[in-house]
Amino acid sequence: MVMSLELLACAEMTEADRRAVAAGVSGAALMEAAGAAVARRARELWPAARRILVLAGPGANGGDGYVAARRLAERGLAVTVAALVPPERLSGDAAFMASRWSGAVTPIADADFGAADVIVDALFGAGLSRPLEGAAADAAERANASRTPILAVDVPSGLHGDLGAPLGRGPVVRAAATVTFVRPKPGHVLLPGRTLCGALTVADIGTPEAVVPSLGVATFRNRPALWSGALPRPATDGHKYRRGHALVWSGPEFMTGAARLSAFAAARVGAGAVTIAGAPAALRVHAAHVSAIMLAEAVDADGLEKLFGARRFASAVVGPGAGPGVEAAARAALDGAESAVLDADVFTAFAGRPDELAAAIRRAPARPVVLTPHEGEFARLFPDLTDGSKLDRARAAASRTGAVVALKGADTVVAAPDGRAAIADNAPPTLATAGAGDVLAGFCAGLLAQGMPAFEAAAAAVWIHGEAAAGFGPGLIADDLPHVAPAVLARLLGAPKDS
Ligand SMILES: NC(=O)C1=CN([C@@H]2O[C@H](COP(=O)(O)OP(=O)(O)OC[C@H]3O[C@@H](n4cnc5c(N)ncnc54)[C@H](O)[C@@H]3O)[C@@H](O)[C@H]2O)[C@@H](O)CC1
Ligand SMILES: [K+]
Repeated sequence: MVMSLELLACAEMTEADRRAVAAGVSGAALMEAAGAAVARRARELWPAARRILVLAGPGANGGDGYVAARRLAERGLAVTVAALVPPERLSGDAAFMASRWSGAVTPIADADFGAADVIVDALFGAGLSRPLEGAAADAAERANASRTPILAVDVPSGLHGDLGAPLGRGPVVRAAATVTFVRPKPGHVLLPGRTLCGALTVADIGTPEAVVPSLGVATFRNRPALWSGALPRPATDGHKYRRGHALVWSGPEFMTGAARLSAFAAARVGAGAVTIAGAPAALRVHAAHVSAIMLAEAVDADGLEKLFGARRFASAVVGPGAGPGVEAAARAALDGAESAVLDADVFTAFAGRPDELAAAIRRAPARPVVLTPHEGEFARLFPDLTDGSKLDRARAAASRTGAVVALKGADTVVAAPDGRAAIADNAPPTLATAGAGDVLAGFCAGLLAQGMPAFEAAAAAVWIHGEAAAGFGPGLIADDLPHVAPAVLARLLGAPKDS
């Protein structure tokens, strides 16, 4: 099984296959290995299954299906191929693999979906060119309705590997498990694709080792290996201000919770010092709740500018529970802090004016900026960025603003202006709770304050956020997240917490 960070877009996967063939591996050998991996997985998952129905499509995905059929029949299983097109209409390697299948082939319309113990879905691969319709759509719907476990080859048919969703309104197979090849595709990780795939495994099919690194892939799963090298490690001779001073802008007195969540989060991921800045009435509320966190008066953006003028802030958070004056405060932070995280109310303030926000960000291009919108805020800020996958939209927003964009959700995408992107798959459903976004903004700011580059800081913050929630389990409220973050960090840094 392959464990790796890269996610291959469909065009990159086609290129990987082409380069493998150019390097001397035959297409038939790749297909044989792919089909064999599917057969192995079917036997591993359902050792007691006796009757297998293989749904074979018109292209190479169908070819993999014919290989799997032969391999399973060789093991004594009763295998029927239900063909979307007659085998004589196949071409290339798929035609060759169909010619090596000597068992039963039935037109797909006549297949008995209920009579199988396992269905192998080899109708279409990740690079679908149009929605499933006609006999293919019927087959997908009958397979789903049969309640027989389905093992998908490459992707559940109908799912587009780049989008993580069907093209148009076509149906999609719901798989219990999916075997893909070489590397996962974005659609295996983005939602709803991740759910439709069931348990995903990635098979090595003999593509030479050098091929994937030669492709210049820029899309990754959000895993520690992507950013742990840039994770701040406290130095023995460290000084609190060398670990970075983070500032959090507070809203008015009845909205202070959000700023405190961000502040605690920044402190718990290791910022050397954290200051909450706001109006006196708000600071009095904060004073009743904090000890290690410092408080500084800044009635408005002018006050904030004075603070930035008086001392160095390695990062600033503006947006959580910010209330009135948030646009001016965001502009002050972009000008005055060494890095900034903009969240929540900032996106409402700049709704439909992304170019003005971009201009403010680009005034100091060397300063790292992270934007952390959820889908609703993203739609308000970028009303014209509606096309493509979540990955495409986050990338477009990053390139347009010059900021790292963390487009939040159960499949948070972090995208950098240079084109790199990471998709998270570790957030449990309990993370959808009030205030969790404020904590995420604080984690980002805390890591930025310690000098972590913006893309890595945002990706790490998202991953730590997911792990903290998963580790806490049921009953999670946002206040818990900063408290469990140190255990996650201890694991990442390889130091047992009690040593
Ligand atoms: N060398 C390679 O390229 C390898 C490819 N492999 C397999 O090949 C698959 C990709 O093969 P293909 O590119 O042939 O793709 P598919 O097997 O998905 O078939 C594409 C064909 O289906 C047609 N089509 C697309 N969408 C349709 C729709 N909605 N309704 C009806 N027809 C539709 C296309 O016009 C094309 O003729 C992968 O998923 C993987 O399973 C593996 O065998 C490993 C090696
Ligand atoms: K498939």
